[in-house]
Amino acid sequence: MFRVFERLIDPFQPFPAETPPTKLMPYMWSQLRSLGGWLPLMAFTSLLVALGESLLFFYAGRIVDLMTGAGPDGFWSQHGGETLLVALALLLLRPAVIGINHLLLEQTLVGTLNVQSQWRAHKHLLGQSMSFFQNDFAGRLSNRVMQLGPATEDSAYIFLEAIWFSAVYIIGATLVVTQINPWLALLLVSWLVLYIFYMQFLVRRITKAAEKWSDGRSAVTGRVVDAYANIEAVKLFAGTKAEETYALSAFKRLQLRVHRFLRLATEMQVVLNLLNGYLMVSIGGLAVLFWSKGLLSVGEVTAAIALTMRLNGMSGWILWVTIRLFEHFGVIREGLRSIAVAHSVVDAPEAPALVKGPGEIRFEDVSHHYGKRRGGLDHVDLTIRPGEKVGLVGPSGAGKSTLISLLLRFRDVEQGRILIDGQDIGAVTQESLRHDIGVVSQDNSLLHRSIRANLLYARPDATEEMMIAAARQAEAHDFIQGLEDREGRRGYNAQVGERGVRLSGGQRQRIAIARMILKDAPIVILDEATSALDSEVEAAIQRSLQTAMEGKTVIAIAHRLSTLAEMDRIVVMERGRIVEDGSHADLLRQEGLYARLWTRQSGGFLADTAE
Ligand SMILES: Nc1ncnc2c1ncn2[C@@H]1O[C@H](COP(=O)(O)OP(=O)(O)OP(=O)(O)O)[C@@H](O)[C@H]1O
Repeated sequence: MFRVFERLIDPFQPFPAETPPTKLMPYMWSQLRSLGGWLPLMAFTSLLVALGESLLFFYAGRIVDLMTGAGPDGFWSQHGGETLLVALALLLLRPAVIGINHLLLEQTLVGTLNVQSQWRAHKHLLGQSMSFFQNDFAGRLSNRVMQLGPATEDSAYIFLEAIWFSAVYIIGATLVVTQINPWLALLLVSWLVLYIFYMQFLVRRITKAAEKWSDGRSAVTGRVVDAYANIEAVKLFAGTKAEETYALSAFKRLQLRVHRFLRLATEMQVVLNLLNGYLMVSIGGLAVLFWSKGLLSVGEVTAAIALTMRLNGMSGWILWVTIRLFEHFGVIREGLRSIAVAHSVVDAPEAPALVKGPGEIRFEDVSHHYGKRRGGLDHVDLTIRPGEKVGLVGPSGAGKSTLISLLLRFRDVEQGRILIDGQDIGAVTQESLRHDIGVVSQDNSLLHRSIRANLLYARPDATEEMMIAAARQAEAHDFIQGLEDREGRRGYNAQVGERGVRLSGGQRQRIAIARMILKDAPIVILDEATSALDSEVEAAIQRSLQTAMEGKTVIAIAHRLSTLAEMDRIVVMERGRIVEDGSHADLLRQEGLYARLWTRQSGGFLADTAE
């Protein structure tokens, strides 16, 4: 039974690959749309439930009147059939309608929207460019994706289960009371106006207070996490006391905000009960007065009083859910600020895959200033022949990483074009482009999975033999064999921990090298690929790298110029431009920047000459 309703909608169904709407209501609609014809059915069953609820009170009054009218002797004979029908409706029909309503609301609506909104947001974010992720915190992004699910689902639920239900119920109740006596209905409407007025006033203040409370909570979390994450620095600088003071000020602010919020909550209870007092006394009092004048029957008085009692109970609940609804709206709006952002690097429609070739790379008058007027790259022309090995050198900020990130199309060039084997990389699919480029960088964070999964990430169809051969070539096989994680998994099955924290920097680098070898792409980029290795391992890896790089086009960034000895050619960059280009010997002879850097190298490191 549950399964039928759970499977009505597939939250993972294909959806248009467009940027999510930035505005709240269009966004909600984009999510609700997938519910199709079930949505009106949900609204209809909620309507039936609400109408049924208001009719209950109407019937409570009617039965009292029937009883007083017919007396104990005549009641069953005159009204037995009707009473039986109502009893059956209460026993079977009402539970059935409420059951279907809740199956639709909980199993279908909530069950779908929660995961669907998270899944779609995640899918959209995965397609974002590198610069998008560099400009935001991974933690904040994932938080927003995760919070979007419950906020979207609960908003829709509250709307159908509470707001829509209450609106129908209150309209139904007003109609029932009008039927009893229009003056009573007028009192009910006057209460309703006051109630809505107060609700509007309160919601505005309480959502602001809740937002501040949540901000305060985030500030405390930020400070607490910062202390734990940098515990080494805290201990090293005897900073425990300073950390306490730093956190305490955030805790105190948080407490202040909690108090502000709770004041409003208490105020709400008092005002609400004053309003409800007015509702019960005015309607109950007037009903009794009319009864004493013979204008109302006992049954009608009973129905009117019972209705006000129910409204008394409901009004607090409606206020709270409305507040919750507005809080959710805040969460969704905030989430959409990060999530409803158009992709900045996109494949052209019908873009073909890059056709594998010998691996010639050509930069044609390429400029990229990160949307500013300077920095980055400035009019770079560079051709790297197939199979050529080029060392990229230059002081910090010269533009080396920018050149590489443009080649990988992590960003689109602002001017000029980049060609691989004569094909503009902006016109082919990003996936096929990156498929043809193997990269080992300085920061080789690994996925929180097993060693095997990390290696095969480069080439999912590789055999076990190929994987082990690559690991051997990267001098990684031996240490992998000795690995064991907390759950006792060993060797290639051992988990590496978040971002590979359970491995040393050198071990991570060797895994990254093995991954690059396994990928066997025609173009290889080494960005300080051996910086985390000790000299002995480095020498061994340099040798295996030589073999792995045979026949491939290579660009190697190095601060330690000694690691560039095997390169065919060295390109020197400074302030976004190529300033020298030639073999090691040529460049030394030119006595330019490279020669200066070479002479300045002490202990194998390049001094920072950017300033
Ligand atoms: N994301 C960015 N947004 C704005 N400017 C940037 C960004 N990344 C780099 N730059 C600027 O572009 C210039 C080149 O930086 P790049 O990182 O390419 O230099 P690099 O030669 O790789 O330096 P390093 O050797 O220190 O890694 C610098 O002036 C830098 O400030």
